[in-house]
Order: sequence, then structure tokens, then C-alpha cells
Amino acid sequence: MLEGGAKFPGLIDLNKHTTDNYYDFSQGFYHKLGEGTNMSIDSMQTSNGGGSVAMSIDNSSVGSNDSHTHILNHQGLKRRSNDNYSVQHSVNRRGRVTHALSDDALAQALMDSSSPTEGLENFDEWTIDLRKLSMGEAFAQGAFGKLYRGTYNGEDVAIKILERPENDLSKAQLMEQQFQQEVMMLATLKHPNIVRFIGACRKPMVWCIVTEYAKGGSVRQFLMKRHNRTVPLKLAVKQALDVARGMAYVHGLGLIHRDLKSDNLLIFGDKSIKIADFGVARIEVQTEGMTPETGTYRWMAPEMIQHRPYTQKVDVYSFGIVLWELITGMLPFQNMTAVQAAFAVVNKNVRPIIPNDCLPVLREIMTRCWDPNPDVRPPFAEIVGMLENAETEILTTVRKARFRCCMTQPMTAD
Ligand SMILES: Nc1ncnc2c1ncn2[C@@H]1O[C@H](COP(=O)(O)OP(=O)(O)OP(=O)(O)O)[C@@H](O)[C@H]1O
Repeated sequence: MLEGGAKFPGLIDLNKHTTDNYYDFSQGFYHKLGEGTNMSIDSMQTSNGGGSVAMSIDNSSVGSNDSHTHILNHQGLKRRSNDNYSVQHSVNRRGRVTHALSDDALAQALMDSSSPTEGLENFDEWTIDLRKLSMGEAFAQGAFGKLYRGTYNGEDVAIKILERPENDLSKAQLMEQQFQQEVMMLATLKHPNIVRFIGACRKPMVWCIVTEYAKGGSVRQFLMKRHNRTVPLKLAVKQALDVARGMAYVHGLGLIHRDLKSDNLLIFGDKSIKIADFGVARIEVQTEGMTPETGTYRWMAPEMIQHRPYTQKVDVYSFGIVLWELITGMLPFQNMTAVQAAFAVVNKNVRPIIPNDCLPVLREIMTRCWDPNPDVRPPFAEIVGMLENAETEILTTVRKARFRCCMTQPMTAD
């Protein structure tokens, strides 16, 4: 998902509200079915060793829920009217890539059986059979593509459609690279905490990537729905462990995610978390500087913001911020725009405030993860161990508390 606020430095502020339009294309004309709502985020305090930083209001726009679903399958257009999507339509249109085609035109370009389906270079076995795909409604807008819900072979899936820009060769190359990157990564990564790849395909106008569908949406959506209420600690630590295990696997393969954030962490039916969005992931290259569009500032390591060389440790930094989000339930640097947050992180060494009652082991993980010196940040294998200790400590404390409770309130025989 796209982050509110401009990318730092010197990029245009695209932070404006838009509405999400859902069209009933089975009627042969556009009919607006839903409209986005805007959500304002109030200010909070951040720390800089006791000092405070400038505050401003950051706005996020979230989509509205709509019970209408439209299914478009390969044979033609069909309407399915009584479905309820469990995930809100969260379409933040502050994109770097503007989409010329509307939601339905994009979907139609993909499902058009008269245009040829091109094979996937080196990954032909992953080419999806469009006859088995049913398209549902668009439910999210990423930086590089629009997300639709649908089914493949009867299984619920998320379909990311990327539009091939017609008259902009450099943009087309960037998106082609993004597409190939994501397919290559997803086809390689197999882990219980990494979103499962189902397949991909290319058409003359569009590319698509199909993955298993996460019913619970993203961690960010989940936290927003809870209105900043904290997540039960046991669950927060369990979910953090899921992320850390997935990332230990990614790093074990010598890869960097580069865009680890709560928008890219998906919640499944059993509350487990899987990491998604490998569009900007890379094989680790020590000397590389980041491109300004990569990642999102609230979660971004200082060396990446500053375009300095970076390593896998940028993901560890981002994980520290995600852990803080899970523990507090809040958006990091909520009182600042993304650019202000980037400035504060780099120039004032500002980090989110850790609650006073935080378990020492969790405090230690966060502070080490977001240390300005990447070498101080622990590897994910170590983070997994520390979180496992935290999990045990929480379970023991709960058991002790329950025991104490039973002793002070002994059961009475009526
Ligand atoms: N498999 C899925 N199931 C449910 N929701 C998903 C799934 N994949 C992605 N999403 C939702 O769609 C949003 C955008 O997806 P994704 O991050 O893949 O797009 P993107 O174009 O790469 O965006 P960005 O680079 O801004 O993160 C995610 O933040 C998440 O909320």
C-alpha cells in the first residue's frame, strides 16, 4: 500500500484524499457503488531522548465497505450480488504509477480471451490458466498495481494487476522489472510465513500476479480497525514471531525484502502472519544505494533514507518498527508526515516511544533493531530466539497470575 505523504527527498506530495469508485460493468454503463471515507489521525508524542519534535496532522484515506461483488470470468461478465468481502476496500490512490484504465477495464484486459497470454520467462510452469480464474472486485491499490479478489480453481485468491504503460518506455521497463522481480521471488520463496504464490501471466496490456488471499487483510488495516487499541501481548508476540521466522528464511537465502511494513504483512484465518510484496526485494548487494521510491519512510532505515549503501539490516530496522506497532497498536510517527518522520529519524535520531510497562526483552529487541548502526541490529535468527523467550515469559506470567488469582479467590463449594 502507498504511504501518505511525499517520498523524501524532494518528491511531490501526493497526499490528497480520493474516493474509490466501484462500477457495475454488467450493466454496460458505469454505476458508482461505493465511496471512500477519510480518516484523520490525531497527534501523538514521539521521543528524542526526552525532546519532542514538530507535530502535524497526517491524513490517511480508507475505503468503504460495499456488499456488492462483481465476478468477471474468462467466458464473459457475470454478476454475483450477495457476497460480502471481509476486507475493507482500502484503495489509497497516491500512487507513483497512475492507472489509465479503470478497475473494470484493467480486469477485462486481463480476462480478454482474444488477446494472447505470454509465457513467463524462466517460470513457465507458473503461468496461470485464465480459464480457471474468476475476477472479483478491486480491493486495494498498491504502488505498482491494483489488487482484486477472485478465485482460482475454486480457491480464494488475490490478483495483482499491473498496467503496462503504453507511451512511457522507462516506466514500462521499471514495471517490467518489478513484475519479474516479484515473480522470481515468489516462485523461489516457500515458507509458512511467506504468502503462497499461485501463478502469474502476461497479456499485451497487463501483467498479473496471483497469490493466496488473506481474509484478515493487512496488519495495518487490522490495527486501524482496532482504533489504536493495543493487541493482546500474547498475540502481538506470536505475530511478531511469524514475521521474524519468515524474515529469517528470506535472509537465509541471501535476499532483502526492502519494504517490510505493516501494510505488507497479511493476516490469515488462524491469525498467523505471512509476509507479502516482494516487488522491490533484491538479492543482497552491499554497495547499492536505494531508489527514492523504494519502501516507505515510516519503516525505513536511516541509511536507506539517506541513499547510503545498505545490507539486510534495513529489514531488521523495519521489523523493530513493526514490533512497536504490534505492541502499541499505533501508526509509527503518527503525528508527523512521512517526510517529517524520515527527517527526524535521520537528523535527530528520533524513534517511537516504547511504553513504560513494556517487557524488557521486547524493549531490547526494538532498541537494538532500530539502532542507527546496522551492525548493532541483531540478525533475525537471534530475534526469533529473543521472541521465543518473550513468549515463554508471557505464558509463565499469565499462568502465575492465574494461580495467584485462584489462591486469593478459592473456589467455594455451594
Ligand atoms: N494476498 C493478499 N490478500 C489480501 N490482501 C492483500 C494481498 N496482497 C496484497 N494485499 C493488500 O493489498 C495491498 C497492496 O498490495 P501490494 O503491497 O502487493 O502492492 P504494491 O503495488 O506492491 O504496493 P506497495 O509497493 O505500495 O506496497 C497490501 O498492502 C495489502 O493490504
